[in-house]
Amino acid sequence: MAIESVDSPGELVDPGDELAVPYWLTATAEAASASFGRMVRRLPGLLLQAWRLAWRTDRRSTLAVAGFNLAAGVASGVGLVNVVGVLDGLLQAGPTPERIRAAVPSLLIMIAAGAARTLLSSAATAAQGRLSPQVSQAAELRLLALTTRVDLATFDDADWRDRMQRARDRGIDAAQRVVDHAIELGTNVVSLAAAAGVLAVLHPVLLPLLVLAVVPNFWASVRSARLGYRQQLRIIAVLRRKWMLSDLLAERDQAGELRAFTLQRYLLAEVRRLLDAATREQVKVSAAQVRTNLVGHALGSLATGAAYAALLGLLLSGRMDIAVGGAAAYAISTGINALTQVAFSVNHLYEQGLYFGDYESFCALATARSEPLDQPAAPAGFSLLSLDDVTFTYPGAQRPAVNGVSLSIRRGQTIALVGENGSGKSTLAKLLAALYRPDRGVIAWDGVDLAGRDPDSVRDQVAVVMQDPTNWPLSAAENITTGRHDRVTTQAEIEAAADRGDAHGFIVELPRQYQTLLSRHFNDGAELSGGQWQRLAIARAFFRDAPLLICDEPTANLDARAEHAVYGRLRELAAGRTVVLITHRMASVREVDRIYVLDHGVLVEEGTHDELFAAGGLYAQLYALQATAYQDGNVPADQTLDHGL
Ligand SMILES: Nc1ncnc2c1ncn2[C@@H]1O[C@H](COP(=O)(O)OP(=O)(O)OP(=O)(O)O)[C@@H](O)[C@H]1O
Repeated sequence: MAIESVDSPGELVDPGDELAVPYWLTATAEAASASFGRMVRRLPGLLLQAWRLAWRTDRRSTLAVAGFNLAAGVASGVGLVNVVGVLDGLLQAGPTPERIRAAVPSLLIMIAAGAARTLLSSAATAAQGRLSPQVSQAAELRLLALTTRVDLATFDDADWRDRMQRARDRGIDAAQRVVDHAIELGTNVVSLAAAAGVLAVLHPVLLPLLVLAVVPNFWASVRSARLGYRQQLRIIAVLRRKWMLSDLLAERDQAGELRAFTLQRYLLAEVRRLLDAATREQVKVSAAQVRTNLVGHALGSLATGAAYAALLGLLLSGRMDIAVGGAAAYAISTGINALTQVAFSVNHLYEQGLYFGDYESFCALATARSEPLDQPAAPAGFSLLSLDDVTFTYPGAQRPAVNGVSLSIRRGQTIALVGENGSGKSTLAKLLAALYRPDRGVIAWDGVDLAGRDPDSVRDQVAVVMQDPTNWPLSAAENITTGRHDRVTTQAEIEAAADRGDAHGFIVELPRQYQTLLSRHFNDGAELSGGQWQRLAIARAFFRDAPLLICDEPTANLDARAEHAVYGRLRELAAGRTVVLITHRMASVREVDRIYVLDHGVLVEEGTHDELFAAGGLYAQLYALQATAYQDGNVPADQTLDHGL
């Protein structure tokens, strides 16, 4: 069974294709299958990145981690060197008390070095405990700050959204892990250097033996991590789809419709199918990881055995002193341990580095798509708002949603955008609100092209009632004051805005009136009806008090009385302001100064109601259709045109 693609509705996805690497991950997939040499070559860059990340976040803790770990490594080396002294003392000829006395100084140094190492390691861990969460916090804040700076059109780009999801899911965590594994690697390299240094001093052949013992384990852990990473790449598309469907099954907002359409079984089957695909892939990779680890450990054990056999050979042939041999055995075991840890750290660092690379490349992309910060402000208000040949196409869309629209609106005018579903009204409204930038054409305020102006300075002068306003899980008062969150306000002003949006009446009936939390997710929260939410959105727009008010179907959910009240207040507000109204209720547009009719993104008619009605074009047809429905009594009084069509 084929189902509709989430990112591009209308396009059917073959379920069999879901484990294919999506095109936007091919570069990352290439990185995941990088050669061993390439991985090692990438290390210095990663270490530098980790250092910079840590340094930018908290210099003191970074220095503390580095300093304490280095000192702990030195202490470990001192301890190892003194093993020779201890064994030398104990194994020399003579009576036991004397042998013990000879060993005591080295033993004391060894104990002191061990204690120092423990203390220094603890201090390093404590400093790391301070540093790590801060790195993660800084990474998350950076990502969110960049995300909020990109323009709205970027959010319509499925590729961008996917990359953002990856960066949020794994990248933020990876920032902290890159630093943690870099520290781990540094710590293990210092321990290894101490062991290797001691071995090199004891006998030149011991060092290559040590390396030989660890290489197979190193190979196995690197390969296993890479298998895991590639698996992630393959199943991310499936998991995203599964998360979305699970939300639909578990969220309250959809719970009603889900039951009304008895969709539970259908969606559950789809979730099961996606989970099956993901699980199959996970099981396959996990088996491959086990095989790889097994081979690696078997080879590692053989190599370790060879190292000890060589050591025994040196002792038996008399080419190495017994005390030195004992110390070497101890140093080899410490070295193998340290080198194995180094292998894991390199491996983890490389793996997390790939995720972190996704994060960094997403941040770079978000920076490139950010709205510029240094543009001059838009003029303060306008007498004439003009559009000339304005065209806008959504990312990935085949044809423009708004195509070559030219019109002029004078300050104080109320205009209406009319047209069938999908004709481009909301898109044009968003262009007017500076939420989208035209691909072609000019939107100007008194002749000043807004393209080169700071979009926030335009938005600051626009109040929008969206088609689907956000139901902010805040108090009723805050739901209004978010319209101008930085304005110092009084309760009277909030109530005045609520009153104009026809919201005051129901707010005072809420359990805690204006302080009632509007979300059922909280214990003392309340839920509103669709129409009540819409009235709040209108109140919010009134509170914003901006020269340009854009209302995208502001009364779609309102009852007849509320609708009448809101339009009355909109007319009041229009004095000195400009109002752009989108509605399917033809009766509401009769009164406006000018009506613009859109069809497939193109402006096909414009004029007053009387002019357009007389012209007998699309507007007249739509109007007549709705009027007939009312006259026949077929359609309830609040029926919208699109229902009539
Ligand atoms: N975010 C988006 N990404 C891609 N295409 C979109 C997006 N939003 C709208 N479209 C498409 O752009 C076209 C115009 O949509 P728009 O929402 O502007 O129409 P509308 O006239 O406001 O419709 P309605 O009366 O149903 O609200 C439609 O074909 C729609 O599918």
